[in-house]
Amino acid sequence: MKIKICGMTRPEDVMKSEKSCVDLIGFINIERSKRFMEINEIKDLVSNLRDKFKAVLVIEPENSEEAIMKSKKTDIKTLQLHSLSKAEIKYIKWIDSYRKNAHERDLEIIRAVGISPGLEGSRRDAKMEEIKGFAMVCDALLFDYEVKGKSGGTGKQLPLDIVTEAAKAAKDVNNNIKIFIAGGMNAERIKNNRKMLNKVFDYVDVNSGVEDAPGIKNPDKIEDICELMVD
Ligand SMILES: O=C(O)c1ccccc1N[C@@H]1O[C@H](COP(=O)(O)O)[C@@H](O)[C@H]1O
Repeated sequence: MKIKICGMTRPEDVMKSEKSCVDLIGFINIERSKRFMEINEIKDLVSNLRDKFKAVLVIEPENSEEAIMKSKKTDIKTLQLHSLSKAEIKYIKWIDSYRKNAHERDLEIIRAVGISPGLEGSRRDAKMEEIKGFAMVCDALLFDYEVKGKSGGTGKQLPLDIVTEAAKAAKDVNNNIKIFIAGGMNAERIKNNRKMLNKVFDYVDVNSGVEDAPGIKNPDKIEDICELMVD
């Protein structure tokens, strides 16, 4: 299992994460977020990375064009989308396929999917169908706790049974899809469920679980997570 740390606002946290075990580093350009950074600020922060491919741009665009434009402006090729339909994501992939050349890497799309913890019956079935639809067009799915139709940065944890069911539904239709578990992930939760998490998920996505305050990462908490990743 790999690790993504999200919600970077300071160069020192970016550098610390890259020096540690962190595989992907997220920058949030969503206005409702307490970790919101402007596009030009994100570009500056990414310049602290030796491996620019570790950067993930977290956005909630109005349409495909906005997503493509923000990727171009930041030069970040991995997009974590908190909006857009299956058709709009397919369109981004289609446009990208015409821009390929030897020096460009394809856009990687991670679709964030919010899940309400209490979903049962037909609402649960409908969520699994939505997940299968996204799994057919995306490179990765990120499952996070949903509150009032929105997900991200809540610090709340999803029950492992529903998120495991969601991961299986996605892999059923696309065996190559990468699955991220997000929502209040921290060292304690990883330690207590390591074996199971390793089996089901490709990435664990950590945000408020390594913070002293929104956007202020704590290097010791990052180290605690990294220690759990080795052995
Ligand atoms: O972190 C935010 O403020 C945020 C706001 C809007 C969309 C996405 C956001 N962050 C993403 O949410 C996950 C989970 O956060 P947490 O661990 O529950 O605090 C985070 O990793 C980001 O991918």
